[in-house]
Amino acid sequence: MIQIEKLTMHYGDLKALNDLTLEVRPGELFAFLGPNGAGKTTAIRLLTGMMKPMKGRVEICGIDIQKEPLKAKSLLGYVPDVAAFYEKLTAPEFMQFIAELFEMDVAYAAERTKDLFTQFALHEHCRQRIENLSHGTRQRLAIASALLHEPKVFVIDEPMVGLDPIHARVVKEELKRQARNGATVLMSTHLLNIVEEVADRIGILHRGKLIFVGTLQELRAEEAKQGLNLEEIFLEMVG
Ligand SMILES: Nc1ncnc2c1ncn2[C@@H]1O[C@H](COP(=O)(O)OP(=O)(O)OP(=O)(O)O)[C@@H](O)[C@H]1O
Repeated sequence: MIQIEKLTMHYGDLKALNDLTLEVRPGELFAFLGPNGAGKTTAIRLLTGMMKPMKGRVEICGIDIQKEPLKAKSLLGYVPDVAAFYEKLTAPEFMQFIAELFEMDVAYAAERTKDLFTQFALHEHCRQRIENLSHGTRQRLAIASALLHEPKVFVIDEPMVGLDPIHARVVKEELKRQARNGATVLMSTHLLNIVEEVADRIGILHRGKLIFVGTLQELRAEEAKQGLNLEEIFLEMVG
């Protein structure tokens, strides 16, 4: 469960995020949709505790991320828009490092790593240092490492960027599977077709404000009412 209350962040005069209040439930795949600069990454950085808000609060499974960051973050898997690695490590070494951070059982972590490497086609890249991996491979490794400790809440910023269609499908299926298995999943994207394919609920962000929250069916109801297609509705909303 993610509970967000009046989350606000300004950069000087720019209101990057304004009074965001939202609840994402277990078993739900929620997508922030918005054009470039809408405030998606800012919202994600605030709700994952990577940045301190000017105002507002966030609870991850009932735990305040500002007051008890370690406890809240132990329940959270987070893939940022640009993933950070220790570049000189190999992928298995990096997974081992993440397992140690989360104090996982060594044998169990090794088993999970093997399964995740199979799922995300990472076995063939095990010998290279991370600095030599392609963008798409790094993105798959970032996702695998964020899933290693089986988080209850999974947050991913622009998951499909840099992925070829084969790997994009694997990631979409994994996001849906996470939600089906009871995790709370929140993603961001600027691509309408991605939310159409995977999201249970959508939040449209525009200039730091949440201007629509609802299901795809609810968005489509607007479509019927106004005689516009989904893309036209979206463009109309973000003006
Ligand atoms: N550290 C910062 N300092 C100043 N302005 C910032 C900072 N980070 C973001 N912004 C501005 O805040 C606004 C929201 O940016 P943000 O990255 O949250 O949007 P976004 O929806 O994720 O965009 P994109 O789809 O292009 O990644 C933008 O106008 C951006 O230029």
